Amino acid sequence: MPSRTVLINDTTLRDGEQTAGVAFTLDEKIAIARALDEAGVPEQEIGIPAMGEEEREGIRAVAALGLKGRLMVWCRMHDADLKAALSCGVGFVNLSMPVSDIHITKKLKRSRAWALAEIGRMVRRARDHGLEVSVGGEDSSRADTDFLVAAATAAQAAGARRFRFADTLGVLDPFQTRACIERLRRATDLEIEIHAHDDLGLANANSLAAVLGGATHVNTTVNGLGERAGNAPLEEVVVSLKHLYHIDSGVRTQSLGIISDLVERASNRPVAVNKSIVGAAVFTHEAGIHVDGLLRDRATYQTFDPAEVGREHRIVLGKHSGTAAVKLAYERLGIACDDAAAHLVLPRVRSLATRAKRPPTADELRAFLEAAASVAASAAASAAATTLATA
Ligand SMILES: CC(=O)SCCNC(=O)CCNC(=O)[C@H](O)C(C)(C)COP(=O)(O)OP(=O)(O)OC[C@H]1O[C@@H](n2cnc3c(N)ncnc32)[C@H](O)[C@@H]1OP(=O)(O)O
Ligand SMILES: O=C(O)CCC(=O)C(=O)O
Repeated sequence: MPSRTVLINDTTLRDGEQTAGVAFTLDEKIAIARALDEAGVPEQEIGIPAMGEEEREGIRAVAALGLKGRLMVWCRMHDADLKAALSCGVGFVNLSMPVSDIHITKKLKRSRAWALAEIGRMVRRARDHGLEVSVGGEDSSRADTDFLVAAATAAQAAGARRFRFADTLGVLDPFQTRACIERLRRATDLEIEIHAHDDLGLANANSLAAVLGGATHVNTTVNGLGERAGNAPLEEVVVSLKHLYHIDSGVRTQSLGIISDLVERASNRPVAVNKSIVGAAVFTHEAGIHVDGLLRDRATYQTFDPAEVGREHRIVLGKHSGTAAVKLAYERLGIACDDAAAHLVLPRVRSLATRAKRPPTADELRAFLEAAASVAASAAASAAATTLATA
């Protein structure tokens, strides 16, 4: 794929905070916004002005930090929301309009014609106030495609710079996502942002597919926070863009682990140990064949160098270990262990890992080796006795 620019718009402070039960303090918001900015995240959606004065104060405080990146706030396609946004000192507003029939008719009790007219009216109003505008197409994935194009066209005609394609319920697959974005790409000159949800575990894949289809921006959240199953995780999108398509999003990957830890604490949402890129165990290896391969050449079992995200490989002993890992464990303790001894130790490691569900401690390893040595000595003694008896 040719080299091109894809910009991250991180919405940890908006959709991320919409995760049920998550609420950031002002200090946490500031720390997260700063950390993302320092990591090179070029855009952040930092809140919802219509929520009230406290939320607006938080938005103003983040806006006053003088961050390098562009800041955006989220509004309904609503005069009162725009008015609230105007008092926040943020120059970029996402005006959201549901575009699926079920949302337009059942939720808003309006018509498609009303929705198109409101997009035109509200975008022009925001532009008149000097704001840059993105139109958020809520539930884009369930919208009639011709109407989706009409909504984006109306947004462009009124002066918006971006259309956000929201897979609000996370119901698309990557093939459908790419096709929808290609259709939009052909129909408008707007920036196109993908906003994917992970209900079917496809948020990152769908975001990448959107990029292949022509999306210019990707909405992400740290650790994949967000409504229900969450949004496309920042760390997954950034590392995937880099490794699959050689697209440098400008985000420093070495910062991803630290930012993940920060957001894990602030959100009080533990990150699963096997969470890709940032989980505590994703660079930990136990299986004998893998460890043996890694020790010979890391490329055998390494997707990417963990140092890229500020981490390193860890080798642990367990039920699936082989003798190469056993010998390495003793080497690290400064104890000699040859092949024969490693073969005798291995069943003890397997047994302990199964019973205790953890790797052996250094003391246990020493005890295993002593036991193995005494088994070997008595085997040698009985072999010698047999030899003498048969001589
Ligand atoms: C898919 C998404 O993530 S969209 C973002 C969702 N985020 C949030 O809802 C979090 C913040 N929300 C809030 O603080 C509140 O819901 C507020 C301040 C926005 C609104 O609060 P309330 O006025 O009490 O309304 P309430 O939340 O009960 O209902 C939502 C209202 O917005 C209307 N609405 C929903 N989406 C839109 C839209 N895009 N444009 C215009 N109106 C909309 C609904 O029809 C409903 O209208 P009604 O009050 O006339 O019946
Ligand atoms: O309308 C938008 O800006 C997107 C809102 C959103 O978070 C979603 O649809 O999931």
